[in-house]
Amino acid sequence: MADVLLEQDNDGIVWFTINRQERRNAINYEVMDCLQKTIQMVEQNDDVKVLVITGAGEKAFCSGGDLSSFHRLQTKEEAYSMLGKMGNILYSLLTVSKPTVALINGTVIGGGCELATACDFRYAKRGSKVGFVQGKLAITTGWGGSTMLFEKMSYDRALHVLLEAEPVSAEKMYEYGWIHSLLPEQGLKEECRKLLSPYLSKSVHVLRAYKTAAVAKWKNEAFRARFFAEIERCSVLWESPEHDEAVRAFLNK
Ligand SMILES: CC[C@@H](C(=O)O)C(=O)SCCNC(=O)CCNC(=O)[C@H](O)C(C)(C)COP(=O)(O)OP(=O)(O)OC[C@H]1O[C@@H](n2cnc3c(N)ncnc32)[C@H](O)[C@@H]1OP(=O)(O)O
Repeated sequence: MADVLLEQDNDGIVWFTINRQERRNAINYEVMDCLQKTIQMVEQNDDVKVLVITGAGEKAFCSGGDLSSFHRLQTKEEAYSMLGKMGNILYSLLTVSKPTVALINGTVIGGGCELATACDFRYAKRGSKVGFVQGKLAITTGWGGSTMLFEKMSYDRALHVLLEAEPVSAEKMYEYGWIHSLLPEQGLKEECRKLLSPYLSKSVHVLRAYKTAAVAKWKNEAFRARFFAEIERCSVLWESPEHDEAVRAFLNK
């Protein structure tokens, strides 16, 4: 079974579905590579108006990086090669010139929250759990997630969710402004389509022009330096014994 499912609708939506339910849609290198190619395609293809990222099944949107494979990365250099790769992909997602949506169909944890933060809009199934839990693994966000969070949420709320590092409800994250729409459990895709229909009725050139204006503030060296400094700091923490122990405990539970 493919790790990613890709569909394109006639109305201009591309649906990117992480298809690793048995790992709660954790991100491995194959998912990263598919996401990178999809973002390039969305950027170039004028038939595409909106990119929607979601997870297969009903349990999880994404549980972050695949700890069973990334736990092999021991040194900060090894960690940086993986974190920097995904950081570059999320930077392209953040700045792609079409609107993007994270359709949160269940639990979203760790790097899954970073993936969702890189999108323009977050629509979530009511009752989903949202956890920037990296602190409990003795690391920080390592894919540019906190740098993006500080841009997209109020300073004190962003700092609070990162420092607390506990899963909270989608309803709480709606109150915090991170989630834009809470959706019923049934018919998630149709509800998402309804929310997008005003955008889909506009010309792709209008969508591209507004999105280009919106992300101009992030297309500069100062922002990129902050973004990749976060990844560097996470790489240093990655090689600590505390992180190693926390991941071992999760994998051996
Ligand atoms: C690497 C980048 C870094 C970042 O920059 O943020 C990260 O993303 S660090 C990773 C952070 N993610 C986590 O810590 C998530 C860990 N997972 C969980 O807490 C839970 O699995 C869940 C997501 C809350 C779901 O709980 P539940 O529904 O009870 O399922 P299980 O726990 O039984 O999981 C089922 C199955 O899936 C495996 N799994 C889950 N998450 C991951 C993961 N991130 N990587 C690898 N494997 C994962 C889990 O081990 C179970 O496997 P089996 O026991 O073999 O069935």
